[in-house]
Amino acid sequence: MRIVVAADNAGVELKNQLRDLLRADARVAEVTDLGVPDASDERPYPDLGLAAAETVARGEADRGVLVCGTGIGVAISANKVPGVRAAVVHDSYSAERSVKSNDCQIITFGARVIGAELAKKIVGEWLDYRFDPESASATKVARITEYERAHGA
Ligand SMILES: O=C[C@H](O)[C@H](O)COP(=O)(O)O
Repeated sequence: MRIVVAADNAGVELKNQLRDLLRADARVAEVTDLGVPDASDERPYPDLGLAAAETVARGEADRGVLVCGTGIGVAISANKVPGVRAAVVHDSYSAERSVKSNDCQIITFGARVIGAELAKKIVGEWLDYRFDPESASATKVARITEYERAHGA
């Protein structure tokens, strides 16, 4: 699995910890870090969320992990990229359902909301979840894709 990570300066410390965790995980073939590298980089969260989502949309990463202060800004930004589904996940169940119900490629965290150890645990579990295209959830996700196509995305 290839994973892209990104964060604004509010999320960079947690993003770097999650990046290092992912790089040490045998289930992960490649981790691309789009920044920011440190808190002195003041690029706004939409730049990072959009860039990561575009990386997924281009097929250059399978999944993404994004961090900002709340997780909300990067999630909203990533969801603007056609074909990409992102969710804020601060608990195990939401992380599981983001994949199994919603076929989300991206999860996001708020560094001002969740502790690093819980975020790491959730990421570790999330790597094992897979969407079942034969499941009842698939037709619901397909409705979102249909909407995007009907509206020129
Ligand atoms: O969703 C936005 C993020 O939490 C961001 O890190 C902080 O945004 P703000 O500075 O506009 O509150």
